[in-house]
Amino acid sequence: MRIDVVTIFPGYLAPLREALLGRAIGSGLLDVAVHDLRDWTHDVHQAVDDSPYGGGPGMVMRPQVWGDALDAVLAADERPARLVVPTPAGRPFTQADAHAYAAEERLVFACGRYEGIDQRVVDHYADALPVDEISIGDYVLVGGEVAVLVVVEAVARLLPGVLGNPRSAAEDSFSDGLLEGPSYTRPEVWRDRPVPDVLRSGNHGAIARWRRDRALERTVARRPDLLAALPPDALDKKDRAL
Ligand SMILES: CN1CCC[C@H](Cn2ccc3ccc(-c4n[nH]c(N)c4C#N)cc32)C1
Repeated sequence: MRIDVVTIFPGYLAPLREALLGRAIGSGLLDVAVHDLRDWTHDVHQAVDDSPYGGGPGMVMRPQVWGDALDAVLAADERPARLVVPTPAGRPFTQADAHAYAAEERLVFACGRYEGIDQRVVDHYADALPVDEISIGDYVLVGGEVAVLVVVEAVARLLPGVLGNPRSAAEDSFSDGLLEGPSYTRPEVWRDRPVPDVLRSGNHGAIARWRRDRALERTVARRPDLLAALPPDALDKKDRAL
């Protein structure tokens, strides 16, 4: 998979080259290119923004600069691409989206700043390729770069060979529609708090049941919306007895 990111703050994307993602890039599982939007400006001030039509606070990112940048970036590789534009007004980004994006040959991310990117940029490219305006959560950031870090990590970890243990991705929170339950490791007792006995019993059936019960409890307490979204047959009789 190839990932391109266009931003006025390339340094914000440096974490992509660390740790797990850095190893994925080094092993050729992932190809990441970060582009400075200002490389497509032509004025001495390298202006990327202008005042909003209709008035209002802040500035809007200029369509001409984005058009020149995205034309050049898209033309640099013949693989079909999906353009992803983080915005607080976007559709919520979910684990299902991460799986869908992991199947793409190429993702191009447009990182807005200021009050966002002139809407005609999204409208223009939507005539030529898939374009997603997505949000990583119901809070307001200062720009799209942090959202790109979140999305790229969520996607890259699903690529074959990136995670050391593929079971991790298969047993993710949300993979069965529930939140993950609690995890424990050594020591058996820490500050007078013991590991639950069942986890040391060696009884794999009992351990699986206990873990499922804790996942259900946590989901009921923290994300009842996920329960409501489960298909009718997702919960068995033992689940419902909890
Ligand atoms: C006051 N204004 C309101 C509009 C957005 C302005 C900042 N900004 C500019 C570009 C941009 C891109 C993403 C996000 C963002 N915020 N929250 C999320 N979940 C996001 C995501 N994905 C925020 C952004 C600030």
